[in-house]
Amino acid sequence: MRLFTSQRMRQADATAVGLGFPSLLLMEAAGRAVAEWVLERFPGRPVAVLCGRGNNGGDGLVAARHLMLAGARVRVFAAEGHSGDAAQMQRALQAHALEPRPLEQWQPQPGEVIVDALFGTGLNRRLEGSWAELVGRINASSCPVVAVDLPSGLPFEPHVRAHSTLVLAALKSEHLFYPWREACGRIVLAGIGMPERSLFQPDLPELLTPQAMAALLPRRSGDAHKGSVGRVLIAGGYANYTGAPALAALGAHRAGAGLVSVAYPAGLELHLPLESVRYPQEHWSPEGLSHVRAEAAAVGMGAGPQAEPAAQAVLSRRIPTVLDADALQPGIVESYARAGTPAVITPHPGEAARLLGSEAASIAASPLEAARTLAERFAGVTVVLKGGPTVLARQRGSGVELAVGTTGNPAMASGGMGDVLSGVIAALLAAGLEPWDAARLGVYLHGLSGDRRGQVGLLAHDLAEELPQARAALERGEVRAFWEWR
Ligand SMILES: NC(=O)C1=CN([C@@H]2O[C@H](COP(=O)(O)OP(=O)(O)OC[C@H]3O[C@@H](n4cnc5c(N)ncnc54)[C@H](O)[C@@H]3O)[C@@H](O)[C@H]2O)[C@@H](O)CC1
Ligand SMILES: Nc1ncnc2c1ncn2[C@@H]1O[C@H](COP(=O)(O)OP(=O)(O)O)[C@@H](O)[C@H]1O
Ligand SMILES: [K+]
Repeated sequence: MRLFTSQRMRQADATAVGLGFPSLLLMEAAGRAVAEWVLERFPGRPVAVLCGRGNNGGDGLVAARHLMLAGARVRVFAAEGHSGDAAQMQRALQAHALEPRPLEQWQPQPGEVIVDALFGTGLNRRLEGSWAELVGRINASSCPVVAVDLPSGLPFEPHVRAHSTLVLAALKSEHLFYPWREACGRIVLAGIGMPERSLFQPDLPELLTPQAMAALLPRRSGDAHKGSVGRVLIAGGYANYTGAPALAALGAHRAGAGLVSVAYPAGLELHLPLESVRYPQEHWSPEGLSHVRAEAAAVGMGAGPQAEPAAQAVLSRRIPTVLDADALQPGIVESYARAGTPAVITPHPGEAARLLGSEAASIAASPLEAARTLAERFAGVTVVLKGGPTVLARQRGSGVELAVGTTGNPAMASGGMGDVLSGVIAALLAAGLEPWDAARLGVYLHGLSGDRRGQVGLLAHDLAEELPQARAALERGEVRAFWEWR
């Protein structure tokens, strides 16, 4: 499943029409889905449908007809000047003797549900004047708003704040990224019968779905033993930073590693899980790690100034490695890329800014572009740009492949969460997954565990404790995406 932009959705629409699919059928299906959602969610409530002059407004006119046919009390207010499909839908409505009134005449009525069909993917600049004023009045009314496709005004200010958004054909960036996502409310995705071929745009970012992620779970055979399911080396820790490698070790254990070994500066007091094996290092060196049995590693958590020697010592093992925290320095990442050792980097926006020599705020504002730039800059390395949502990237052929996480929540904004993620991804690498699969599944499971324990006050080790149940639920097919299907 792919994440669209407004522009790419219009392209898909045009492709569908090019394939001979009548656009009027799409509008009919869209409006009908809106009406069905309103009837299901707000049974018996009167409805005001507010229609713009484009195709989003056309969807609203269809919704009004189906609401009326289902016996709902409907008032329709529409902008002047419909053309094309929307004009035909206006005539269809008028044939049922329902005449739209001028949009300016709309006044909110208590108890009424508002269908926001003012603007969708066709908006190309911020709303001003009477449009902005109308949006302000919608938001000030205490009426619940069902937005068609997008809350009108997004991705600019001002915009409608919706109770729910009935998304047409595919999710768009506004439905996933903040701050826009908060305006969408509940997200309900309606298929509307768009031909699959028009939606096939593999260069768009992949959305991580429960079905796709469940298929990646490493299977464990009946004769499995601790040496056959993946052994992990964690390398980190320095001075006061003793929690970070311990949390990474916990993440690896809880993600199913058969054995977890932790290498750290000798003299540090680490509170490791009882099950971890300790490898205190007098000086970081390849020899110091040569006896550790591991198929994958995670380096850098709490390593401070020792990240560089720790990363170089681990690099001598030539095993797939997660580079996190203090190991996220351009020189270290380049040395892994040059050596051709499979590497996954897991920066948050601050660490990504250090890698790119830019600002954390600009990275957080454009995570897809930043992840792409990281994948281009460190060719061959898998990028996990953490955030809400997390964006993944890797170079593939002459382009960059992107993916966007669909799990995780703001309760995860607390120290140590990223350390757990490093351990999870390392465990999946050790189990034999390719870096791209280990990174996507690791991000998904980590966020899913956070969602299943989603209250503020969540600790990183609480999240780690949830990993086995989250994994089992995913395996049993019990996990639902954050959007609902219709
Ligand atoms: N697969 C699809 O893409 C489908 C799309 N449909 C609907 O079509 C919508 C897109 O329709 P349109 O492309 O007609 O676009 P919209 O209906 O979103 O709006 C376009 C209209 O708004 C005007 N406009 C743009 N920015 C403005 C601004 N800042 N202030 C005032 N006016 C502004 C444009 O000149 C145009 O008249 C989708 O969001 C969806 O609701 C559905 O009908 C069915 C299928
Ligand atoms: N608002 C949020 N929504 C979704 N996930 C979040 C949010 N805030 C934090 N996270 C997740 O929590 C983790 C935080 O990692 P990081 O900042 O590296 O923490 P630390 O360095 O303390 O271990 C990341 O996986 C990130 O995606
Ligand atoms: K809308």
